[in-house]
Amino acid sequence: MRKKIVAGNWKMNLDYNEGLSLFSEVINMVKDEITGNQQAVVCSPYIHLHSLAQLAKGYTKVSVGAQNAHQAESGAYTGEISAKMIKSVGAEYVILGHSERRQYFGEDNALLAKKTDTALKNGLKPIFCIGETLQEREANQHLDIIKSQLVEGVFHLDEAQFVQLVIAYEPVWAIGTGVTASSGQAQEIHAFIRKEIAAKYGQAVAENTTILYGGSCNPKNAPELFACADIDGGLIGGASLKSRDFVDIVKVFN
Ligand SMILES: O=C(CO)COP(=O)(O)O
Repeated sequence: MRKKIVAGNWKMNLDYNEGLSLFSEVINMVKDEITGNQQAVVCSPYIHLHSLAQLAKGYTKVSVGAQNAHQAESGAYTGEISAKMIKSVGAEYVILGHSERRQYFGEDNALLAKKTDTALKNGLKPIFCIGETLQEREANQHLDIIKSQLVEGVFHLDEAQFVQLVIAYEPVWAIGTGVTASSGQAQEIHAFIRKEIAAKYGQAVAENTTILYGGSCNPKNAPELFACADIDGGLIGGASLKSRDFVDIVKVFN
């Protein structure tokens, strides 16, 4: 049975104290309300990570992650943060390949392949994001795009490495727009992703890979999305900034 995960991506929001308050609320709600085996992951800005990891100690259903990591182990890269640093403060996950990183920071599949290698080497679990733009969907290129993101970004990994990954399908047109993919659209792509994983790594690996949906996911639409056979949870932006909404989405798997 593959792991069900609901991950919050705070993006560039919340100062230090705001982040700590929100996380404390999340922990308390998860402790009291989560009855299943699902995992809540909070991916915060770097400045919060150490404190959040300390607060999460002893709460096995809550983990902490970063939103990016550099591809190099260390060195003269002013302003950057390495995977080893992230690991050293107690984070377990790192989002890689988010469409905002691809769009605004020029991250391409080749760079993301390197970032994935470095993250894995340092014991972080990448939440690897893929997804097409509206233009690509309208041109009926979405399956090709998603396949190339997988092939060029993560299919160089061996099986032992690949099983550390979580995949997140985030159609760019659904991120922060209020327009979510229909459950049918999302399920179609998730099934496609799982089929590609099966073709590369075999059925057993594919069956055990957690594939998240992201893009305008909220407590209202999450139940229908998460009921789909190949959707194993969500990567949540806006709704993860409200403790009640985020935990209500985590609770879908109760
Ligand atoms: O980008 C996302 C999560 O990584 C999704 O953001 P929204 O939930 O705000 O659409």
